[in-house]
Amino acid sequence: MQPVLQLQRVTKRYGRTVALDDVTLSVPPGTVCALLGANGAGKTTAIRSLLGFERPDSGTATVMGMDPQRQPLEVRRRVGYVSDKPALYEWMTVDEIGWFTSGFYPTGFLTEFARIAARFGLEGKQKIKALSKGGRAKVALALSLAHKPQLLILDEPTSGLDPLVRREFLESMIDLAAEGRTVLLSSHQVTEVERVADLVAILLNGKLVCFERLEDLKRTVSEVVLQTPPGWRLPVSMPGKVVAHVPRHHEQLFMVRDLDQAALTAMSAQLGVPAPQVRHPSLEDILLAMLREVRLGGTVELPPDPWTTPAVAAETAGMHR
Ligand SMILES: Nc1ncnc2c1ncn2[C@@H]1O[C@H](COP(=O)(O)OP(=O)(O)OP(=O)(O)O)[C@@H](O)[C@H]1O
Repeated sequence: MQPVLQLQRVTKRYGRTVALDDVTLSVPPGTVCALLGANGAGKTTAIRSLLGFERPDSGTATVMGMDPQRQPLEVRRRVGYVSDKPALYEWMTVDEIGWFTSGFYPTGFLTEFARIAARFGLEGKQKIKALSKGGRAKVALALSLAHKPQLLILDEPTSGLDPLVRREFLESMIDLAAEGRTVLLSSHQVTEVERVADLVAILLNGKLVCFERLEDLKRTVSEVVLQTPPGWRLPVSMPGKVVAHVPRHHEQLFMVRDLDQAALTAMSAQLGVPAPQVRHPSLEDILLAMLREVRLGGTVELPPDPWTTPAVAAETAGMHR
């Protein structure tokens, strides 16, 4: 099955800044993919490359098999997009902006826009300039959804929304995916995104360090906390693949993939340290450990990337529904 969006070895530089560094990912239909990373990690650049607003220095971006540089209008017609700073005509009312935008899309847009706006509690006669930040975010979302796009790309869509609307909005992403549509969601609200994402892509300093099914990531990664004496310097050879290692004053925190628990117990006995605490971390814990490791000058290892294999991508289409 053809991926809905694909980046193949995409590199984008702004002067000396490498915003995207050889990024490859491929998202199948019917999937909610979370795009995570620190400020400046390259999330918006990835999104803008997919929409044809940025031209990669090398590599290719594809949306539904189309090159957004060559077919920008066809791509944008099939994609709903909300930027992190949505631009709206301030002097229009909610109804007017719906009516105005409907002129760019086939019939049915206005009815769907009115339905979504009502669900978000927006009043048609209200002027955009009189709306709160959250109200504006709701208008931008309603506009992006009203043409029932096959792909919805959202850059920090929930900032400014109150907790209830945020929750309802994110849960509606699951419904969209169940209908076979695809959602690419860039966000810093990791805990909330964790509730809805099928796939997780993590960018660190422009590099894609993780791209896999969220449930696989959470199932295979363990957090290990080793109590160690202050000033501990000995290198520890974890029985498993270390994704991130964060030394603290009295302890060493490791995120380990495919941990061998028995070997860990034997190792701690050999080191003469108390039995380590082991648990399955949340997505936020994993992300924070990766960010801390990078801040400490370390590197985060790239886990296996099953998504470049077309057979696996096809097998996963419409999963978890
Ligand atoms: N037009 C531009 N000119 C120069 N540098 C840019 C430009 N756009 C992005 N950058 C730089 O590229 C890097 C990636 O930026 P990008 O906006 O893609 O990150 P991000 O992950 O979306 O960040 P945030 O979470 O803060 O929105 C940053 O270092 C940023 O300063």
